[in-house]
Amino acid sequence: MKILLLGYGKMGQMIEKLALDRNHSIVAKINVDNRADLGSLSADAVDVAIDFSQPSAAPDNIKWCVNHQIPVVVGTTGWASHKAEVDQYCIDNGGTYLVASNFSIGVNIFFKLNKFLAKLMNSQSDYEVSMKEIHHTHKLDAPSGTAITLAEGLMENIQTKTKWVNQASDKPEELSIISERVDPAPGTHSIQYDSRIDSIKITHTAHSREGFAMGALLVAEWLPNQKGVKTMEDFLQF
Ligand SMILES: NC(=O)C1=CN([C@@H]2O[C@H](COP(=O)(O)OP(=O)(O)OC[C@H]3O[C@@H](n4cnc5c(N)ncnc54)[C@H](OP(=O)(O)O)[C@@H]3O)[C@@H](O)[C@H]2O)C=CC1
Ligand SMILES: O=C(O)C1=N[C@H](C(=O)O)C[C@H](O)C1
Repeated sequence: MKILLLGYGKMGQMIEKLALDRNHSIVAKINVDNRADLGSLSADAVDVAIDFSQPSAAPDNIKWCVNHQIPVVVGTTGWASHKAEVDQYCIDNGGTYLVASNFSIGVNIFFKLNKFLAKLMNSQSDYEVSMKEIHHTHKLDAPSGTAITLAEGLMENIQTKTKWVNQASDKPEELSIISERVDPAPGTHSIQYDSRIDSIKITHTAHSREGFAMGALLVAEWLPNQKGVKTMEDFLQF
């Protein structure tokens, strides 16, 4: 497959390595300083694009791909307020894209586990729930996209929690998400239920970025045969 990399930082570079190992080719690597190169790129030369750039860049990168009928896999987090508009743009213009806050298979299993545990805990009023995410100090957004997905999955199942806040909170309706920035943490997410008697805690710890990169690449191999706005649930089928 001929892959266009939008964003060639930590993730873009790891995806390139795994893609070459799987006999794909990289058509171009776009960063801030060579964005103009997109103008000379023939859309026919690209099978799929993969965007791991930055929050302010992702919406325009997706629209560029839609305009050129290039399916695009998007890992960039921190642009949720534009998602509805970008989805509509993709639908209106016959494009194809899939965005996920986390492409690792382990985290996608963890998303399911979180919802299952939250369902069980919904009727257990003695427990107070909170979340914590730990990432490297270069991360631009807080809380992490993964923490927001976890919070949404939790709030679907725990009736008392109606909004998340990125700080400690003792308001019963607020879900507290604490963000810590420590190098070189690739990404750790915990959900903890505390009562006077005991605590229950589930944690996912990424040991490197490889799981994120491999997941995005597998989606990139699948996406060109799809149409419209797709999700990880469509891809994973579990
Ligand atoms: N969904 C998932 O599974 C994962 C998501 N992420 C997310 O992916 C994103 C990137 O992470 P990471 O690789 O660690 O970050 P880096 O900062 O290492 O890399 C981002 C790259 O994007 C480039 N960039 C910035 N603006 C643009 C633009 N307008 N067009 C093209 N490229 C641009 C930067 O270029 P320059 O160097 O010139 O500034 C930089 O090289 C983040 O939002 C992060 O949260 C990360 C890991 C997993
Ligand atoms: O910026 C990162 O590094 C990561 N970002 C994603 C997020 O915001 O959840 C996924 C992963 O945790 C690493």
